[in-house]
Amino acid sequence: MYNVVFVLGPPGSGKGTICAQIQENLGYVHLSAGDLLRAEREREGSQFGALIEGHIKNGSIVPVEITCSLLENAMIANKEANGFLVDGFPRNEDNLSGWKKQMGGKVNEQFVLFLSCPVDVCIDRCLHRGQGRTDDNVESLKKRVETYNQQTFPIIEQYEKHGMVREVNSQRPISEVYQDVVEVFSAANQK
Ligand SMILES: Nc1ncnc2c1ncn2[C@@H]1O[C@H](COP(=O)(O)OP(=O)(O)OP(=O)(O)O)[C@@H](O)[C@H]1O
Ligand SMILES: Nc1ccn([C@@H]2O[C@H](COP(=O)(O)O)[C@@H](O)[C@H]2O)c(=O)n1
Ligand SMILES: [Mg+2]
Repeated sequence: MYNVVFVLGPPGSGKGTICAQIQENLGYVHLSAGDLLRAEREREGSQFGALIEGHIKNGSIVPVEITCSLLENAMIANKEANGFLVDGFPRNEDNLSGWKKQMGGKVNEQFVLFLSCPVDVCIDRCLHRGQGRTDDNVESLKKRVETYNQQTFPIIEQYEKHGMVREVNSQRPISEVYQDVVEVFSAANQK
């Protein structure tokens, strides 16, 4: 059984930043669905490159069969990990149902870490991220936020109904956000 923590929040809420620190200090392996899709987009011979790029530019969600297989392969390649930080997944109903179908019975879902932050702050962070992402522009960001509000937030609400969401306000200095996140992990792993 793989331990899994889903990490969700608006684009630019700091998911990747916090996951990198958790990976460094707590032995969880960080798997960003977006990073895996970008790597697949660049992989020579991939049949999905153009499809992935279309979705990324549009802020829409890639079919789950592609994303879930990338996640499962990365988990198999890191079997020794204490657990996995699955960052940016599940993003919509298709992600959620496909994950349950492919991974149900193979994973222990510990909790959902929800990094909450006002959208205007998040957009400003993305526009100043400086990583050259093809979707860090005003037009794509508008669509990404729309996708988040319409498709991803309802998934967080579903997990909330099951008492699985741990919300941390990420509109604060990174060190403060990280401190609260560590407390969430400590509480979860004491059980
Ligand atoms: N608490 C914070 N305060 C200020 N800036 C932050 C904070 N957390 C992250 N950042 C910065 O905001 C930008 C976006 O952060 P990050 O890439 O971690 O977000 P993300 O949630 O993974 O975004 P995406 O969903 O677009 O992948 C980065 O430049 C990062 O350095
Ligand atoms: N489950 C997912 C996650 C991401 N995508 C696509 O990648 C884009 C970038 O994601 P980040 O988490 O790195 O911001 C996102 O806008 C989607 O187009 C996806 O399809 N499914
Ligand atoms: Mg990210």
